[in-house]
Amino acid sequence: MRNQRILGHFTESAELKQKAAKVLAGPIAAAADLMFSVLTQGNKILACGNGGSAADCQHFAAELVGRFEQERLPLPAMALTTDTSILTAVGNDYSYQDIFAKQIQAFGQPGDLLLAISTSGNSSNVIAAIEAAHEREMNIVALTGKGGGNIGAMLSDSDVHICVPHERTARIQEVHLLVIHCLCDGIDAALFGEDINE
Ligand SMILES: O=C(CO)[C@@H](O)[C@H](O)[C@H](O)[C@H](O)COP(=O)(O)O
Ligand SMILES: [Zn+2]
Repeated sequence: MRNQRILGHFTESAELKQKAAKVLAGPIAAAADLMFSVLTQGNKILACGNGGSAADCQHFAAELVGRFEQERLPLPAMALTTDTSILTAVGNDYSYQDIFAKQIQAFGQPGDLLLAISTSGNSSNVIAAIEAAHEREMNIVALTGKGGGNIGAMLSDSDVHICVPHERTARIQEVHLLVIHCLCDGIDAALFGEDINE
């Protein structure tokens, strides 16, 4: 019985990844191209999300600042989820909704990119971050699921939306991590001059 539950998780995750590969390959390639051009123009990537998505932001920033699979120069990416003094001060003095938006107002520059991660597409602090990034004339790559929620509806044509076709948070997060590794690989491939359209 317990093993059946475990097998169920593996099967559902594997089947979703196969299905998502078909619908997400185009938007992932577009996001990797956008990130490459942002980084090579001297701009940076800021990332925000809650819970497991906060961990994804940190994972992504670590792979850009450190490395993914190949040795290269450090790339400027920062998770907005890690400074507990900023998070508690803004959460306490303003509201939890403002914890990422304030940091975007502080650090975001036109031409920078916000990686916004929300499985529901409805987290209000991620929505506020996207609004702040739009005001700052930043690019946006949004990782969502469940049809994209309110975030899907507020993105502009120049933003990239990677929406996992599933309703279950855990499954969506598992695909988000795979997307993040595809983005790291796409950026590295472009930096090393490989033909990423092959
Ligand atoms: O990892 C999980 C569930 O798998 C949780 O920590 C989850 O990330 C949190 O409930 C988040 O607050 C959900 O926010 P969101 O993905 O809907 O924006
Ligand atoms: Zn989780």
